[in-house]
Amino acid sequence: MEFTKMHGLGNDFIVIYSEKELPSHAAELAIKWCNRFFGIGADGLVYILPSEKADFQMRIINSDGTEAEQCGNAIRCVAKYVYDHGHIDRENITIQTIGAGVQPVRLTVEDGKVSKVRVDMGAPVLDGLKIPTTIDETPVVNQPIEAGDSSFRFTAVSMGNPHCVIYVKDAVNFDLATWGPKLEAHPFFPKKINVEFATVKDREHIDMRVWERGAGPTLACGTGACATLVSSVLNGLTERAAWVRLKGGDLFIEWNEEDNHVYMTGPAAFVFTGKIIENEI
Ligand SMILES: N[C@@H](CCC[C@H](N)C(=O)O)C(=O)O
Repeated sequence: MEFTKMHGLGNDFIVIYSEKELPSHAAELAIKWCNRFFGIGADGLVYILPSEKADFQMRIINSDGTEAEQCGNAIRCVAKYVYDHGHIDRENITIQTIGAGVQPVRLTVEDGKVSKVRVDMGAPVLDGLKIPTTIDETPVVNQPIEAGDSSFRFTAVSMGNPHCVIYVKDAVNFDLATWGPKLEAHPFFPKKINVEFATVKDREHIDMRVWERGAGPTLACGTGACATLVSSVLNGLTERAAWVRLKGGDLFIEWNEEDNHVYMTGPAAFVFTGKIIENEI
């Protein structure tokens, strides 16, 4: 079976293009193939599938085998894949996700190849129970949370998938491995959560590091960057448009006042293609 390795700012994926349905054992395949020592190595397994509602459908399975509702970096990779491989020749396309519905995507094409992707990520969900958290408030802003022997304050946002944003003094050097897993599995979050640690540098620049649900520390998180911008606006810390600076690079995020939608702009890249020898890994 053919696969393509791609990344969005270092958040890497094994991408499979298929005319069929998601295989019933996709979770098992994700665990095997995403393994960085015994497999291909990736943060997630992404399937590009046919859709009845949009040009394509994306499904994303985290490296631990759990399916996510949405993935910002993967959707940019999907857009580049389908255009650069000639599956579509329009620069405005739609991609269906399971958690955030059908998302309009605008491609910037240079020399026949996609160089940049702008995704309409839809409206953020701010209702505490719908995110979901156990907190019956809208929005869930600057709430205290205890983890281990430390206390933090978090703001919760869903971009189709759940996020909790915590402001720290120095996000770039933050100890993700200690606090990420404790917060990801905190009882406040019935479906677990993606955890963003952020430092606002000025009203248009935020440094962010992420501990992802089902994948651990990754170099970038598109939905996490969107959630961080929304959280920063709710906390009065930034403008409605800002750069979110991740370990793997920067994303430009806008929360539009008129339609309430969040727009994410960034790159996507191919790494290599390969063939999986069934039953060998
Ligand atoms: N890296 C992604 C998010 C992938 C899914 C996430 N780990 C979850 O379980 O919700 C992004 O770029 O948005």
